[in-house]
Amino acid sequence: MISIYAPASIGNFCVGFDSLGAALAPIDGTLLGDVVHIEQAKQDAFKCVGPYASKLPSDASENLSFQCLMHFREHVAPSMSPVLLTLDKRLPIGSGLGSSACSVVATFAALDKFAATQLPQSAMIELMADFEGKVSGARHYDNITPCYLGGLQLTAELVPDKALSLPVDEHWYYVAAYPGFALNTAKARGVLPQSLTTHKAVEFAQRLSSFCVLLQSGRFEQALELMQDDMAEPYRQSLIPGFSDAKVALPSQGAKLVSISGAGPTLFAICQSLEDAKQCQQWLENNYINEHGFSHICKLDNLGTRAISQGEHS
Ligand SMILES: Nc1ncnc2c1ncn2[C@@H]1O[C@H](COP(=O)(O)OP(=O)(O)O)[C@@H](O)[C@H]1O
Ligand SMILES: N[C@@H](CCOP(=O)(O)O)C(=O)O
Repeated sequence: MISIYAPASIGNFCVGFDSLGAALAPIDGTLLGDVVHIEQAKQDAFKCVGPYASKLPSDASENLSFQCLMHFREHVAPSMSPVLLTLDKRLPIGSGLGSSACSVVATFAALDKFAATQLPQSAMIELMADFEGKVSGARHYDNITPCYLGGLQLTAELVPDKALSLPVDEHWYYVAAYPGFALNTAKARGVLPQSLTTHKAVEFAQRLSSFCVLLQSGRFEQALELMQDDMAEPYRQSLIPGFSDAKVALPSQGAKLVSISGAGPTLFAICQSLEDAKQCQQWLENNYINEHGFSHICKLDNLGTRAISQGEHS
């Protein structure tokens, strides 16, 4: 049996709407992401298990992982032997942690490995983005490529090879807090303005390009100072009860930046020490998260999607 793990990700990464994304690795070793198992079977079969399986449609044909299997069987590897594909759905749906991307990436990576198709990286990313686009309301790569490749990725159709990896300050901690309710990505895209003024478009380009160059040249403090989201946060914050309060309160707990992860409702804070990260996490546990939520102190997951052994997840 092959088991593939795909990590959660922060879409937009504050300054890069639809264009920047980062994969997350909780520092306590928790596997924050989906796992797909694939093994030979008498005929193709699909199972969805795990803590969030019951939140997905019970009809397999509506599950992205099953749809990926059908597509792969029909268009990529018709002669692949029959498989049992099991999705261990470990990420909440509509969380802002790239949940749908996780399932799609883990599934295609598992199928590619099982069938030994060795599709080129850019073909894999295209395939993955097609399926992520089906549910999120638009085709965007900012969960797909960090989830697949790891790290922080500048990513888009026009980016060479679809993704360019960026360095981050090794001292940064990312506190990710899922408040415990769902926010549909397509709905959160629906509240965004359909067009931008020239001034706003130019400012977005200036901010994102400066941010990337500053990271590339190791000027991390200045990069952090530029982190501001004028594209989505002002329109989405009213969809996320408690976000505005957290944005005001967390800097006094040590956060250098507070923003929405993906389309929300997960919030992420960047801290420069573990002590600050722990203080922010405590505040979020007390004030932002309900009984269905959770929080993690993370570093970036630089490995991305990978094979894991049986004992590696519980
Ligand atoms: N394996 C899957 N993982 C996540 N969502 C799935 C999956 N299969 C189907 N879906 C559907 O896709 C939609 C994903 O919602 P979305 O808000 O885009 O989630 P997220 O932002 O967490 O990726 C939901 O309607 C969900 O039922
Ligand atoms: N760039 C997208 C990211 C959506 O991420 P998700 O984790 O909420 O699916 C957007 O901001 O809409």
